[in-house]
Amino acid sequence: MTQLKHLDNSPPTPGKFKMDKSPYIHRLRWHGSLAKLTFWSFIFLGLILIFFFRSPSSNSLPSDPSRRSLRTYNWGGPAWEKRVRSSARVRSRHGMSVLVTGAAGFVGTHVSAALKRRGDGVLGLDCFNDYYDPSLKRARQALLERSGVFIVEGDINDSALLSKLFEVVAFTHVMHLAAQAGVRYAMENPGSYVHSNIAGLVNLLEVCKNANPQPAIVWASSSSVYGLNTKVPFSERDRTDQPASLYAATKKAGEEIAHTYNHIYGLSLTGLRFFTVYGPWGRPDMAYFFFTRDILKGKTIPIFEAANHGTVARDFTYIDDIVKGCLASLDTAEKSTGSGGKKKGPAQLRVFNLGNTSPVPVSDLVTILERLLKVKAKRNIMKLPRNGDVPFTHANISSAQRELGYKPTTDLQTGLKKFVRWYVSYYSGGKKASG
Ligand SMILES: O=C(O)[C@H]1O[C@H](OP(=O)(O)OP(=O)(O)OC[C@H]2O[C@@H](n3ccc(=O)[nH]c3=O)[C@H](O)[C@@H]2O)[C@H](O)[C@@H](O)[C@@H]1O
Repeated sequence: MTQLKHLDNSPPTPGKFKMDKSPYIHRLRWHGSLAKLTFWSFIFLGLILIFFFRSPSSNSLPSDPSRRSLRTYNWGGPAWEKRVRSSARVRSRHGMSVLVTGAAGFVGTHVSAALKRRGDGVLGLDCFNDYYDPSLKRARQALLERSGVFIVEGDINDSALLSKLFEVVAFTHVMHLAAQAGVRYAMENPGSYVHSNIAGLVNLLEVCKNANPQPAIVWASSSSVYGLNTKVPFSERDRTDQPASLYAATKKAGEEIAHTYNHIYGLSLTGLRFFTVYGPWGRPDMAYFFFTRDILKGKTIPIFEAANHGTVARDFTYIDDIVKGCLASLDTAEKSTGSGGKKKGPAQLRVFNLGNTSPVPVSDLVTILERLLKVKAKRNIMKLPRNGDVPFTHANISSAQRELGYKPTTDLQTGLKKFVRWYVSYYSGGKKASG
């Protein structure tokens, strides 16, 4: 009870207290002190009780300093555990039980829905932060809830929560998609990238390595790890030691961290380098999304060009193709070999490009949007700012083709048509979460 020490007037070694010799005064003082002590003890106990009653699970208290930045989420209790179990229950014969982190995110929502559709058990986890409009995340959550996927609200940095989830469900797989995304925002808020993409990843892997059985993990890396690499198309064997943004650097760090956990603990790990994923329910911070919004509003859109009027291009990849790649990665993931934090033998470690293999200049993307929206864009062509963007990306997908049977089938024109249809219905329908 160190907090009470400064309220306690009694001397540390009573026998040596010689200033006041009168037993009467001494008794009075002693009684006074006892009354004060009792009074403050009640206040202190009261505060503790209020604290506990306000948070349904004592496990979610941010007690250690590394967790102080975490928001307090409500989790725990028998009803909560029942929902967790029911959502993660496998309903098909050879199904898996998957924890999907970032389930209210763009890719997370689509992957969770696809897994649930084929009978796998799915439990979502998401912190619902406000990097972009949280109401879109809530609408995705509502969509998933209707198909029986429960999303637990919490941070991947919360080890008590993660451990609890593994205590309640023996997940066979983790689809780790929770991350701080976006290339340019890393200059504004570098700490959020370290928090989610490095500290959060390590925390998740720590819990996975201690789980018994250990799950197999598939996680989202990024095409941005190729950075200033100029050899095209980008192959998994190419150099990735020249990241152009802190975002890219944290994803690259993630790949090295994955290697370590595979090497020491026998965790089965598959990293997926996504190439500019787009589609319905997408991320409003991405160019195709805010270009659509701004073209419709009649606002000027900045279109970047490389040095000497060079083209800036992206290997835009449609969400359904990415989902197929994610599911194939889960299906081909071998079991982790360790248990209880100990490695028992070598485990699988993979990295795949998931792209479309046909880069499109950003100016062509805008032309397609103009045609679909039937509105002429106000273009402001400007030099690619030094903010982490790279001039082009282009995936070599032969490895994913060979090992996952991955074969993208949606071109940008077709994919954007589906996106625009969703965008118009979502934003004109009072943001109703319609599919
Ligand atoms: O492939 C990836 O790994 C990455 O893809 C996207 O990053 P990015 O390709 O930069 O996607 P956008 O931010 O949507 O930009 C698309 C293109 O539009 C260009 N752009 C962006 C913004 C703008 O105002 N004007 C503009 O011309 C960019 O230079 C880029 O060529 C995602 O935002 C990242 O989270 C993801 O990891």
